[in-house]
Amino acid sequence: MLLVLLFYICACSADEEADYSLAVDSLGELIPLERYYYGNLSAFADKMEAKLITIRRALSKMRPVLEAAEDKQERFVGNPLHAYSLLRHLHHDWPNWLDFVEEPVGAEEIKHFRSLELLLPSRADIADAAFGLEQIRDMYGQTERDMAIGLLDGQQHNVQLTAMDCWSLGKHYFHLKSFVQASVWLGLAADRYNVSEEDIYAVQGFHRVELWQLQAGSLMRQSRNDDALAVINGALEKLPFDMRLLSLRSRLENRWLVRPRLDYEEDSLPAVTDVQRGCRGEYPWKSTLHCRFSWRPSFYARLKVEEVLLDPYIVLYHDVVSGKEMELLKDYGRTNLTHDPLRSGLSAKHCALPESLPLVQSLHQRLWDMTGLSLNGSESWLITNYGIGGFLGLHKDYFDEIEEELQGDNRLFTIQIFLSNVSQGGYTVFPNLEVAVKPQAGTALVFYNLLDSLVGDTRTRHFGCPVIDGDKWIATKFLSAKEQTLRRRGQ
Ligand SMILES: O=C(O)CCC(=O)C(=O)O
Ligand SMILES: [Fe+2]
Repeated sequence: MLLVLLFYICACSADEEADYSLAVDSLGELIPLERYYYGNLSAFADKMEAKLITIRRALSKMRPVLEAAEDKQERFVGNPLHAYSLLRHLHHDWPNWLDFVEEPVGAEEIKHFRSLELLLPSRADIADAAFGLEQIRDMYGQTERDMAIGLLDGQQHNVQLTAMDCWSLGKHYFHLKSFVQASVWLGLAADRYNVSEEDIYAVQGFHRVELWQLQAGSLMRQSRNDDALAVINGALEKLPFDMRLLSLRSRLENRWLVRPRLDYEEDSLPAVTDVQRGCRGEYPWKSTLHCRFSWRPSFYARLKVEEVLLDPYIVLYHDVVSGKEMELLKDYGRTNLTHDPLRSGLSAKHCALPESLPLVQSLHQRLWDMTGLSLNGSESWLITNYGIGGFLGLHKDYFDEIEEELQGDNRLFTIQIFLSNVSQGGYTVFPNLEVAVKPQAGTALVFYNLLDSLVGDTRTRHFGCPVIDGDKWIATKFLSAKEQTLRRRGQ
């Protein structure tokens, strides 16, 4: 494992930022990293412990001499054997003990810690992850408190956010000047703060007084002076002589006198939008499931087809790819995924599949046999893996007039194959049509993007809902309008 990690290190240049949060596949790399760091700290602790044991044992051997000499020093050193032994010990042993004490413990482990520092998640990762949590919160109508106790969209997960997690989120929003969110997260951090863990918090840069200061600061910036004062007064009950708290209280009291309190209003919950209803699975499900034979007599497969809507045409083909094929497609993704910052509204990583892969060719043939759609000559398949709260904002797949002119073509159909099940969230939602499709491994979602006039059908605008829990992979292909007409003619 170390070798693999070292390989990564060599592959990274110093100015490259680690980016983990945008794909669950990348997040998986954090586990071996954590295991490596844990093992290293534990080896360091073993060495420190061994050193401490040696020191304690030596102390217990030295103690009897001092006890024996207690109150009778001259008598003690009057004995030549005691005297020789004491002389020798002071002359010879103590300089060696000094060397031993000064010798750094776990130098090797410290070197290892430093050598993998480049692989640690960056500040941008933390910001992306916070953004992902925010997407889940907004889309599924969560409160921060729900999230902190592991309640996501009505489902209780066996995980809680710690005081340090809430503190980190609070600081993040404070720096973004989102003071309402900051004060909520900081309040949660204060509730979870555990005094018996203070020594560990201190190493990790988390200090109670700073928490109270920031919490009061974020409340003051919302003109919630009385709440800020309550935080500081509560803090002073615990640490009555802390100068930072005392000075903050006097500043707050002065401010209170000169600036009247603006009445703080609880944030009213925003209206639930159509997209939110879709993502939460609140649309009625309307589809008809048929089993039918392929349109091509030479292809005898029985197809499981679920017609979701006739106008515009939206249809699901189930069991289009096998488990093994899905793994092959994801394996290709695993080594090639990147984040494209230019694709706005996408918090995920993706990569294009080369058309030359044998699997791609057989997939094209199969989909042609099943649907009568020609997949060659279109844009490449895109493999996408979403990350924390990963989503794709409301968009259309077709080109509008100007784009179409530039491309000389349009995207007649979209084929989106789900390569994984998702435990919670991650639906594909068409809000204008009240259609929400739950990811189902092996199912292809196929929809028609254009009107009969070959102009884009605005009703097909869709949204990839934030993933709440799980690993969402899809393969997407946009089918060229030109190619369909050519292929049909020469069928
Ligand atoms: O992930 C999804 O559900 C939507 C993806 C999509 O619409 C796209 O890739 O164009
Ligand atoms: Fe799309």
